[in-house]
Amino acid sequence: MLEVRNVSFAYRRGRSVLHDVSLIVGAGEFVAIAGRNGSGKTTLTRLIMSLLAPDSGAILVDGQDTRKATPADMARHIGYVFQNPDRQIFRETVAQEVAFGPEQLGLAPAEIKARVAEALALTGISDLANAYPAILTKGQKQRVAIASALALKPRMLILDEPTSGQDAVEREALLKLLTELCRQGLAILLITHDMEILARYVERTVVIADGRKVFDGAVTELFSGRYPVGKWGLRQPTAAAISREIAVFGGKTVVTVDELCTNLLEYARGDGHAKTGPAH
Ligand SMILES: Nc1ncnc2c1ncn2[C@@H]1O[C@H](COP(=O)(O)OP(=O)(O)OP(=O)(O)O)[C@@H](O)[C@H]1O
Repeated sequence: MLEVRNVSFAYRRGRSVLHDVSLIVGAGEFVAIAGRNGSGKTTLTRLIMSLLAPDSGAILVDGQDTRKATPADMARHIGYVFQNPDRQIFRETVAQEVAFGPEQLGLAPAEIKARVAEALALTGISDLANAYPAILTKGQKQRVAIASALALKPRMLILDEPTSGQDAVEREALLKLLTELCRQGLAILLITHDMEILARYVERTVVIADGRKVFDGAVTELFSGRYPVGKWGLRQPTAAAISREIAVFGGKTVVTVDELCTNLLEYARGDGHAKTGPAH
């Protein structure tokens, strides 16, 4: 549904920010974009949202060239959730806020009501419909922002560092919600610096370094020891470092603590030994 084709971009002539980046994201894919600060991740999402135009190359959303679309057109296809949800919440109640987008589309009142109810239910905040957004927690505000995007029935959600400033419980709940939305067919593009999120939830990671796409694949491959992840500004998950260090899993990198514990227990019982062989 999204194709970024050989895109290059500079804010100022001669100071290139993205160079020849290509990326395809299909329906229902959960893709993370990682990379050090200033590597060009947010710029890439602004290009996808048609808030910027590529200097060369093209971006197609459902086959439509973003240069021929306005940001308002794009918002129907792709929902964007900012790092700080306060930046996108303006109205007096949660329900009014979520209704804003459908109202702008000129939909009939009954359709707006149905979309708001559905979006609030999907994001688990139906009980907050009449709440004043300013008093909500950051995690709840984030859900309001996601519900507002979902009310436009997009095919994709882009979230820029959605878990920053949230506690572990809110973070886990948000990732579970995103995984469920993905299962229902929504594509998700998540900008994150959180390597534990990559390890636990994401099928595919794209790494941007100095404006170039330097990696696109599974997180187990990313942290297999074959790539200069430190140079790209990524901190490998502790489980990956340990699993490579003790090398009892037949060369397989595991990236979550749960997998690490399971494999260590199997190894201790002798099953892992039989399956993968001992460390060399
Ligand atoms: N509006 C702008 N005008 C000029 N330069 C900009 C603008 N926005 C970003 N830049 C520059 O473009 C480069 C890429 O920035 P971008 O925000 O895309 O990186 P990022 O990977 O998202 O960083 P972070 O992780 O800190 O959000 C940086 O050098 C940044 O200073």
